[in-house]
Amino acid sequence: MSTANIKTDLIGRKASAYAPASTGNVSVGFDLLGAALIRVDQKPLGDTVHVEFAEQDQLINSGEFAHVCPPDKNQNLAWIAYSLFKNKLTNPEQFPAVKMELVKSLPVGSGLGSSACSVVASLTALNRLFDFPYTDQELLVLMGEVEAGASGDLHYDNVAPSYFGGLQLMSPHQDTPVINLPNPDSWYWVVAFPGFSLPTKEAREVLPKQVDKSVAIDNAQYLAAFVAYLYQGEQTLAAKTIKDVIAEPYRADLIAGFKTSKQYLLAQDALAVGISGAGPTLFALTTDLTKAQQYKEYLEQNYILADKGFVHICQCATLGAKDIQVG
Ligand SMILES: Nc1ncnc2c1ncn2[C@@H]1O[C@H](COP(=O)(O)OP(=O)(O)O)[C@@H](O)[C@H]1O
Ligand SMILES: N[C@@H](CCOP(=O)(O)O)C(=O)O
Repeated sequence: MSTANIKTDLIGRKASAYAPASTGNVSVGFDLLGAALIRVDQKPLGDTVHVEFAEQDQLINSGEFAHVCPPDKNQNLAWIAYSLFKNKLTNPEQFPAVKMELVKSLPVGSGLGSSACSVVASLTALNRLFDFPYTDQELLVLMGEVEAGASGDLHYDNVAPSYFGGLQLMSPHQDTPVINLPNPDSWYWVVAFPGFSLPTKEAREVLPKQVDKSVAIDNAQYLAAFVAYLYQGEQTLAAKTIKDVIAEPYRADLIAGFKTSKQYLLAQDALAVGISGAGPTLFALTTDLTKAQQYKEYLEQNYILADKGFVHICQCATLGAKDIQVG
């Protein structure tokens, strides 16, 4: 069959993917640790992408946060991901154009891995549409590349959990790039987005280029102890070991109300309170659902500064985009 006929036959084929929000760093593993999130009320917290082979390329933005997406499709990370995906194929000429719909449900610059959500959902949907030309590992590398374009640096702590689900630690070995840590399933993550944006790029620029030896030692100790406690099944101790010595000292002042809320929540027995990703979302951990609801009410009244702000009670999602089927 000719290439033209193959292309015509493909028109109308569809695929979709949903990528969950994620919290990067989890305070204790700057750029190395991230968790996929699922709301306890089971409502979506992430982006969905629908793709279809079509006569002409097209990107449609829909959803609650469509208005914050760049109007030019070539500036939209979902479309940038598609361009990279197609350019790296060995046989791009054999495929028709693509119509893509991005259902943008996460605010941009939120600290909930919004850019990663769009990238992961689009690349996962495209891999399904094109019949899996890329392995998980190749896809992860593409995701990292697009995410780095948005944030200024290569970091996998949002794309990896959003794609694989769970609590993912980045491995130094390229052939096994992620380690799926035991899911701290007793934890409730209360995540509060105040309604204003803090671009990741900006929040990275305030960080020092180098750290003192004592900071490097503290960071290694907290992260190593955290991981060890998780493997020992000591989830409460692991949560109490969460401390950010790398980014929070420099970012806390960029986020109105963060320090006051953190102090209050710790006094109310939160196991840990930190900045989700680069902020401004705050997360608080507890194993007690009643307390999680109390923290939610407090944050709704004291941390939310704008209309589009929200507070959700979440858990670490077992599944990521790779295994979540849409529709
Ligand atoms: N589909 C998209 N989703 C999120 N951000 C996007 C998208 N397309 C382009 N962008 C741009 O990428 C940047 C992402 O900002 P960033 O602070 O990294 O977001 P987040 O922390 O929420 O992931 C913003 O400048 C935003 O305008
Ligand atoms: N490790 C990154 C995480 C950024 O997460 P985001 O959700 O704010 O994009 C960092 O801390 O810069």
